[in-house]
Amino acid sequence: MSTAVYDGAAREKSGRALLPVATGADTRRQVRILMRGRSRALLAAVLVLLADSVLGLASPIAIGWITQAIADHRQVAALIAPVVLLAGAAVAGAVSSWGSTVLLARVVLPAVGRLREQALSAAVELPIDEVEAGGTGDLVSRVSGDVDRISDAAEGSLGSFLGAGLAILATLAGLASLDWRFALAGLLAVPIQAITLRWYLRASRPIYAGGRIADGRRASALLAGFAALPTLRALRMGDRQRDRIEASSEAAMDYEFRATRVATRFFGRLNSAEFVGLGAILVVAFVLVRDGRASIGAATTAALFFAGLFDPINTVLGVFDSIQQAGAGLERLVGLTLAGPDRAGQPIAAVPAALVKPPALEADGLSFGYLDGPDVLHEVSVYVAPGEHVAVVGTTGSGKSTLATLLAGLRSPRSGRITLSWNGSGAAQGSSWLRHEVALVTQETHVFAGTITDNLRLVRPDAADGDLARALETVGANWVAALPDGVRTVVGSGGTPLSASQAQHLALARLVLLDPPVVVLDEATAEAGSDAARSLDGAAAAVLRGRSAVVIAHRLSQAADADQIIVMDGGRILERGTHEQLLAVDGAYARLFEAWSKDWAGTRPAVDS
Ligand SMILES: Nc1ncnc2c1ncn2[C@@H]1O[C@H](COP(=O)(O)OP(=O)(O)OP(=O)(O)O)[C@@H](O)[C@H]1O
Repeated sequence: MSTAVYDGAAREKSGRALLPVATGADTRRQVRILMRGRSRALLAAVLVLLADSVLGLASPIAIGWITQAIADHRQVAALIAPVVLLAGAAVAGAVSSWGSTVLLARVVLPAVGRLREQALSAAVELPIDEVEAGGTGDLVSRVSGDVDRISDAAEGSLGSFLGAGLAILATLAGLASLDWRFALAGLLAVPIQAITLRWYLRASRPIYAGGRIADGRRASALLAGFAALPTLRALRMGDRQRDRIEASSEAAMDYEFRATRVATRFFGRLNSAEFVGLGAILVVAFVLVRDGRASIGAATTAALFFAGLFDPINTVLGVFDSIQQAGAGLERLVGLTLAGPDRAGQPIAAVPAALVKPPALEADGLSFGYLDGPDVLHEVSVYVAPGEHVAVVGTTGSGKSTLATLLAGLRSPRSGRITLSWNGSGAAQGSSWLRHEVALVTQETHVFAGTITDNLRLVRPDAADGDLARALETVGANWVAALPDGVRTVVGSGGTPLSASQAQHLALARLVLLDPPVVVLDEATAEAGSDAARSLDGAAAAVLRGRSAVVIAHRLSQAADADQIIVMDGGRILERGTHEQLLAVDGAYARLFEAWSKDWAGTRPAVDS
């Protein structure tokens, strides 16, 4: 027998509170993967950038020629060559810088696009409890702010960095070709620049990393404030939340101030390096010209070469700023793709499609609590045989919905394990596998803005019209035909409003199209005894046929026909058995059933109200 295991103990051991940040090695590996197949285009871009840098040397050379011509009292005709050189270099420079921008964009933009997609799909795949523990704001700041920083750096700084680096090399080669002593004098600036850069990197790195985390906290505080606005207002707790937001904003701003202070000192120190280098070049030029070992024209060109280095050096060192920020963002984004306790545990073999039989689902000794709170599930064990339907009943707060999210792989147990097993071949591990095999329909069904067809095709974009019609028919959604434009009616925000049970019908029809082998149903939209409840019960029965299923039975009508009923109370299982067995035992279930039977004949709606 083959199995897919989700081990909650692994999460316990990791003890992680925030969404993880990838190591440098993981990040570099990811960048290599993103750039795969683009090395030729990158090389072409670098070559064009090199040509651009060499062309940048033309003006100091031309000005040196002109100076020399003036010093030698030559005719005006001597200016023709430098002017032609200047004009030619200007035209060629414009073409090469256009070419390098286009080529780099072709290499970098698709890679950044893929990174953005990966980050978004990783975010969607994250188990809910990972997101809650890390803070929704942290997640939002990663998929928005960090992605933007990386895009900006990749689209702007990378080209500047490469171009400026090549310009520096070309200029140093130009200085050496005039006289090696010029190059040597220019290199005097290098130790000061190197020490400055080292200091800057050490000082700014923790500031940028801390700044990104502070940004995430600020976003979390804001989102929490918005989400809880009605409650905060009702309890007059607005001031306290505002103080919290202010404190997190001040922390984020403090990082920004510190980053600005460090950057200002950095550029100040770079100025002193320029002063030392240019001073040395002028002294060398004076000595060489005085001794007749260099011409005035060459000395002018050398001084202009060096002055021309200021910009590219400042660019190279300055874009470390944005490259560092992008680096910190990249580590956080790649960290996102590594989040979840089981990311390393990929499926070791796909389950063959030929295995028509749904898997068994076994939860063994599950304990779970929200964030740092106490356990709300205690040692819960459930076994769903292939194709069997298990109903979970219990009072409000007994842990039914929590159990549902665990079984669907959306949350991770603190301890215990969930196993999917097939009696044929095929094996896999991890909560991502649970999320892949188990579909959860919750009480919060979202109707997306668009037509009924759009809403259904979300799960199977290639589904034919006939498939959609069959799915709607299976769940008995006859009301769709009565809509003004049938399946083409626009629903959701701004469209025709749907009732809660109609939205639930849509969710069930989506489930038919998705065709998952295991279903966890946790919906409580319809009042027991109502037509809507009967219709939804019928729809659920049709959808669950042929699948292993756990039904969180908010109405006992959902439980009576189940193969097995589990009764929960206070996060523990009190009783289990069939409807008849549990009635015969005359325990908690019998009491619930009796109360419920009376209730729905009267006014109270559901078993857990
Ligand atoms: N997001 C949450 N954060 C913290 N505690 C929670 C959260 N959701 C549920 N709980 C707590 O967990 C326990 C189990 O709640 P759960 O919603 O699973 O019960 P339930 O049986 O499904 O209740 P209902 O029938 O009302 O949906 C309760 O004590 C509840 O207060």
